[in-house]
Amino acid sequence: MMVTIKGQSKKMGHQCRILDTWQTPSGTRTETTREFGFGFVLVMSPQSHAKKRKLVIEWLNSILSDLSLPAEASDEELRACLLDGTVLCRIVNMLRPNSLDQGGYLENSSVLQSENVKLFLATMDEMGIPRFELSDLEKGSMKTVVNCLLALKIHSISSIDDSSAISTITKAESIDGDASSPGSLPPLFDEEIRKASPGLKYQCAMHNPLNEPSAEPSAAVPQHVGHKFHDVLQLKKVCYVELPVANILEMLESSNLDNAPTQSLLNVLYGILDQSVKTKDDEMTHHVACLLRKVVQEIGRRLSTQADHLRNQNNMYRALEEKHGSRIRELEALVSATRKEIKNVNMKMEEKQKVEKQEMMKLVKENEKYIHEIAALKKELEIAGMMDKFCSREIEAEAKAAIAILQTRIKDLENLLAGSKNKLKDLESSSESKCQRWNMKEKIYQSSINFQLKAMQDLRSTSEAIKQEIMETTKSYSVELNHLESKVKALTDAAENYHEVLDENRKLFNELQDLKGNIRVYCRIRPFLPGETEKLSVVENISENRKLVIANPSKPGKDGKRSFKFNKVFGPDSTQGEVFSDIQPFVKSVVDGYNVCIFAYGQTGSGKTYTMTGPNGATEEEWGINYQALNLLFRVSQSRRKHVLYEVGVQMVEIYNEQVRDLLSSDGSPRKYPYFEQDRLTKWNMHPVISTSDVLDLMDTGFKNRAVSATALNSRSSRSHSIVTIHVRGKDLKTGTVLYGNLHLVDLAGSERVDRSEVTGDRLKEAQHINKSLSSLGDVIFALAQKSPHVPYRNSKLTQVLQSSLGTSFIFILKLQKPSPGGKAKTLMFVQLNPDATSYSETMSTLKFAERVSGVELGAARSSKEEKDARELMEQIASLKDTIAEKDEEINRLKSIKDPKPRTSKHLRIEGSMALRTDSTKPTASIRNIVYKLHFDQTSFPKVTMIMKV
Ligand SMILES: Nc1ncnc2c1ncn2[C@@H]1O[C@H](COP(=O)(O)OP(=O)(O)OP(=O)(O)O)[C@@H](O)[C@H]1O
Repeated sequence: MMVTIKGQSKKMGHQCRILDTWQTPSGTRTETTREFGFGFVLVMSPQSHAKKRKLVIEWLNSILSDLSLPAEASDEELRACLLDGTVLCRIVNMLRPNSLDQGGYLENSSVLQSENVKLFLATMDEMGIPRFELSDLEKGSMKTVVNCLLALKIHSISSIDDSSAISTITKAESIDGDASSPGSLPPLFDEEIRKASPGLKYQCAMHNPLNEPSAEPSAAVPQHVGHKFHDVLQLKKVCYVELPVANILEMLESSNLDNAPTQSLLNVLYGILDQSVKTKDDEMTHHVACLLRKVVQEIGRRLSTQADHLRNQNNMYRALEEKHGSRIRELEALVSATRKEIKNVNMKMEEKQKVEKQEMMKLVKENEKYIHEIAALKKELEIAGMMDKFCSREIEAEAKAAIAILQTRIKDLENLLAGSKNKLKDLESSSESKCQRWNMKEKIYQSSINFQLKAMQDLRSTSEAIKQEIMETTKSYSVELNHLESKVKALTDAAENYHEVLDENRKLFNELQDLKGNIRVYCRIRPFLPGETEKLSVVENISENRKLVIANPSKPGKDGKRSFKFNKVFGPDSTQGEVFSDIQPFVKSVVDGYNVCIFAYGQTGSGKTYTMTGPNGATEEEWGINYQALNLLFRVSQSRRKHVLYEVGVQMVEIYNEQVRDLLSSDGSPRKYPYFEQDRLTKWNMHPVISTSDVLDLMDTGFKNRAVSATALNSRSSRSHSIVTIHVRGKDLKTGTVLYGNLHLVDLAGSERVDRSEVTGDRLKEAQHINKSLSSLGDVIFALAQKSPHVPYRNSKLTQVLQSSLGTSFIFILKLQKPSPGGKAKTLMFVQLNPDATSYSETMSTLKFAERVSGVELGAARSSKEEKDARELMEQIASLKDTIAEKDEEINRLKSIKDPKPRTSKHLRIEGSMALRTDSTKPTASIRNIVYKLHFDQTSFPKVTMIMKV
């Protein structure tokens, strides 16, 4: 306990703050302060332990009369007195009668003495008094014990009357002998307290070691009235009503009440109230009332101070509780974590134990297995031992028998050995003779080997000679090869010349054509048809295939006969193939850039359509000129495809009643023909074709669109001119030259006279248009023949459309084309005749028209000199063709030398196919054949291939 002096009052007394420092059971050090008012305060020095012990002993002796401890007892004596805890428990029972049960402690029980002390200490804790530890009491320092008891003593006094504490302290000071401090109380102070508090026997007992009975206070009252107010407060039986006003004022004015003990104040309070009740005085004097109020205020103030103090303590305990609570939570968390860890460890341990247990079981099983095996082996061993014994006995017996046999055998062998020795001697003698024979044989073989070696040397020399020969042959072969190359070179030159020759050929051919005439007239007489019964023909004779004699059926004899001469006359038996073979050169010249016009003229039913197109559903042999010409063009263009790129286009129009209609348009409706712009002709609804089947399809369309109507003369009489135009554009891949040619194939409408066809109205109009256009055609041809400055092309649509093929106007079309050697277009007219006598007049009319056309050109051809020239040219062409054929053969021969390998199936196939085309009588075919062959063999003979490309 530490007491500090706070300050000094105005007149008397001091205020004292008592700082209690103690340790809680958990070891926390706690401090509390309490303020007391004192008349004077003594500060106790640290050396006063012995004095404190003395005070404590006195106090104990005073409250426990049977204790009788000597006042100067030592710490150990005090320890011995207190050690069993009985004294301590008795003190508590005295101070707090209900805190410990009567039987709550056991006197003189050495076993449970510590329990007594613990009870005491628990009570101290409850009371908030600084306690000591059990160990202190048992063997430690007694200071804490003495302090605790002293605090208990002070607490017991202060709880009843703080003045007791003052008294105790004062008394302690007086014991210390340190009474020199100002304000120290007089020695009778205790006595006065006892007198002022007669009702508090307990307090008196505490202060009176002799336990003196309390004095009667009533006798002392008059003596104390008028004394100091402090003394007054100590008296319970004061008559406050009778107190002088001066004294009450003094009490009110001064701060004495502040320093007065609470019990004194309560005494005053109770006294006033008792007296007021006893006296039954309704009116309390004002002064007494003021005093009462003052006292009540003071008591309230103190109560609030104590409440604050308790609140502070409470807060402090709460803070401590929270702090400990958080620590407890932490510890709990730690404990739970530790428990989990322990659990995991336990699980792992259990698993490990399981595994070990399983392994253990395995080992045990294995062990058992080994034990069994060992036992089995032992048994086997025993059996084997027994068997061994048995066997050894048998072996011994056998050995004995064997020894006996062997001994007899040895004897036999010895006999044999003797015989063998004799035989050996014989053998030695025979081997010597054999050895001699072998030596002789060896000599013979040696001589044979020598002979063979010599033969081998001869062979080597022979092989060398052969090698030499091969070398020489190779050399000669290379010389020959060089020779061959030079020959090939010559051939190459020849091939190049071939191109030139070909051009020349073309030129000559056209010149020949020119000489023959650019307008050629062929006459064809159709046979009688199956339905025609009257078999009287107007054709008298056809001679040299050129002359035709017509007989007038109504005029027999010479007068009725008239002869006509044409370029060719085809009788009724002539086939389509024969007719076409004669016009092939014309058609071919189209791919060389010429314009050709072939048309059929004749009366209705005379066979124009048959010649130009063929019969309905014609087979390939029955194909007319249209199809065959196109087929030929495709064949030629195909054969030249490596050198010339050809494009072929087809147009098909008809002229009906002087209107041009496109027969290949899908709707077949008439269209205006662009006759004023000739160069647009080629673009006008031209259909590109790449094969004969394309052409057939197109023509089918065209013929379906063609206007057909029945007349009295022919069930399939065409009343329009049909014109199939084939445009051919060829680009020479080597030179880039573009050649352009066209072929007009014209199937004219019937040329019969109007009066015979018995038509009227529209049919008459059609016939008139047809006659007019045919007449215009004749006029144009005649004008061309006369070299007239004006050619009447525009008189009809027919002549306008055919203008390009009939005369000089082709120049307009072939702007990019070099004029051909002939310089003109070529026209071929088929004059179709009906042999029936009934058609005589129409036949004559047709023939006269043809004669008119033919006569013009034939006049030019009739010159005998020109005919001679033509013959010469033909001979030249024939000799050139022969030369080319010879070259072909030479190339073939050279090739067979160069490439002696057996031909593959591919080669044979190609050759075979070529052979089909090859005609020995036609050198051109032979040349084409060679070109193909060389192309396929170019890997072995590339140079020739390159050269031979035309
Ligand atoms: N050389 C021929 N051989 C066999 N039959 C033929 C020959 N020429 C014509 N005919 C037949 O004669 C008939 C009439 O021929 P085609 O129709 O060709 O005459 P056309 O002159 O074209 O008549 P149109 O002017 O009315 O068209 C047809 O049945 C045809 O088959």
